[in-house]
Amino acid sequence: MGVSTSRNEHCRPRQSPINIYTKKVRYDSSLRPLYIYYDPKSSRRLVNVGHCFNVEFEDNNDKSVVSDGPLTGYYRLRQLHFHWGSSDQDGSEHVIDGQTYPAELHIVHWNAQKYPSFDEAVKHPDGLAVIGVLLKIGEANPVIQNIINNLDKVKTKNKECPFTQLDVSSLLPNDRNYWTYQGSLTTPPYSECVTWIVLQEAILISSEQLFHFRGLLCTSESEKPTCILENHRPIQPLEARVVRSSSK
Ligand SMILES: COc1cccc(N2C=Cc3cc(S(N)(=O)=O)sc3S2(=O)=O)c1
Ligand SMILES: [Zn+2]
Repeated sequence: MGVSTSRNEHCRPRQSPINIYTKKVRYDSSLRPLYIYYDPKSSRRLVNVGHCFNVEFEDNNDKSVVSDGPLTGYYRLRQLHFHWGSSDQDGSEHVIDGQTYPAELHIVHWNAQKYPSFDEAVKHPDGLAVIGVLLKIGEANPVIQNIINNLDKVKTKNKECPFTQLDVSSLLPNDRNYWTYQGSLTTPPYSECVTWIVLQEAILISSEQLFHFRGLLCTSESEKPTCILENHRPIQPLEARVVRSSSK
C-alpha cells in the first residue's frame, strides 16, 4: 500500500503515447485546418542522439512553423526523428484502434510566440507541438532514402553531419486531418508539455529502409557496437483525456 501524499508525485495524468480509439474521439468543428510551412533551407544537421537520429533545424527565425489547428500562436520547427520496432510488426508509438504501425515520424516544434527558447518551452504545458505521422510498409520513400544515405556518417552515438535541403513538407501525407490531445514527451524526461497532432493518413516506408534504421548504433565509437533495434514507448493510460478529431 503506497503512502499517499498531499501532492501525489506518482500522478502523471497526460503521458504519451496512447491508443487512439477512433469510436471515442470527439469531432470538434472549432478545430481549424493546420497551417504548416517548412523552408528546406532551415535544415542544418543529422545527429545520432543515442536512442535515435534527429534531423535538426535552424530555429532562430520563423521560416519553418506550424500554427492554427488546435494551437494558439505559432510553433517553430526544431527537429524531427523516427521511432521503429525490432520487426515490421510494431514500432509506432501511437496505436490506432489497437493497431500498431511499423514506425512513426515525430516533427517537433516549440511555442516561439510565448516562450524565449526551446529549453524554456519544454517547462510549460503548451510549450511544444509535435506532429506525429504513422508509417506503413510500401514502396521506398525517396525523402527518407535521402536521410538513410547519410546514416553511415552518424553511425555511432553523438556523431553528427551537415544535412541541408530537407523538404519536410514532402514527408507529409496529402490528407491533413488529425487527432489532437494534450500529452508528453515519449522519452525522458517525459515532460507533460506537448500538444500532440497525429495525422490520420499514414505515409509509406519500405521494409528495407526500416532495416537500415535498425543498423544505427546506440554505442559510441570506443564501445562494443550495439544496434538501436527498437525505440518506441508502450502506450500510456488515457486518464481523464478526450482525443479530438478535425474530421467526422
Ligand atoms: C531542455 O529539454 C530538452 C532538451 C533537449 C532535448 C529534449 N527532448 C527530449 C525528449 C524528446 C522526446 C520527444 S517525442 N518522442 O515525444 O517527440 S521530443 C523530445 S525533445 O524535446 O527534443 C528536451
Ligand atoms: Zn518521438
